[in-house]
Amino acid sequence: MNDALPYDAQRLRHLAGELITNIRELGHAGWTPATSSNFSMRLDERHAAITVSGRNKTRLTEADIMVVDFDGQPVATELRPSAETLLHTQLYKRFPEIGCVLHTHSLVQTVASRLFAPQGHVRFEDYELQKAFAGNTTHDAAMDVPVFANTQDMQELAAKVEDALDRQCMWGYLIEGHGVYAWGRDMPEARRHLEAFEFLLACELKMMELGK
Ligand SMILES: CSCCC(=O)C(=O)COP(=O)(O)O
Ligand SMILES: [Zn+2]
Repeated sequence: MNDALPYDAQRLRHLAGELITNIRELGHAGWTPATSSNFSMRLDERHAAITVSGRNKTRLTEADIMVVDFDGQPVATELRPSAETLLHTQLYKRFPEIGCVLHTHSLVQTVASRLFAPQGHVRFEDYELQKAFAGNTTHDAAMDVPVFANTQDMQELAAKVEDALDRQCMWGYLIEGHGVYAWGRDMPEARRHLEAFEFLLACELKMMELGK
């Protein structure tokens, strides 16, 4: 631990490497257009490593990862954290077991978020891939993923997410006309959840296209 910093700088470098590798892959898949999307990992019980606001996610370097506390305030840096930092830190604050939060803006996620916004959720039912979500052992149970109205007021959005978390177990949600938030215990689990959301949303869009 560096005495000048309130977190472990070596662990931060390690997390930054894991974040950068994964974010570049998601960027090259076309899920982070036009500097959109943001990503974080838990650094310790009070801090998270998160992407700096407005950076091109396909070309990230260590300089594009910074530290915030769980109130979303920058720590030991003048850099500006993601505009959506609060949506990450609320999860770390509430669930000690969450280690990684991923937010992307793929075409499928964005279109689905608009189509399903009127009913306030997307229902996944009878898909084997529902078992990709931690704790789901069957395709049999319906799974409702919330869709929240978009807003630039992160406090308001975070409050709606808190309400939903009070009512149901969830590994992610959509924001209308915006994209998806997914999380997990670590990067591999959060990636698995994010990829499952992408695939299942694409299935739902295809079913609608086919009139099913
Ligand atoms: C140009 S995308 C608009 C903001 C957004 O939705 C996003 O995911 C990226 O914001 P950030 O501040 O994290 O770069
Ligand atoms: Zn966004």
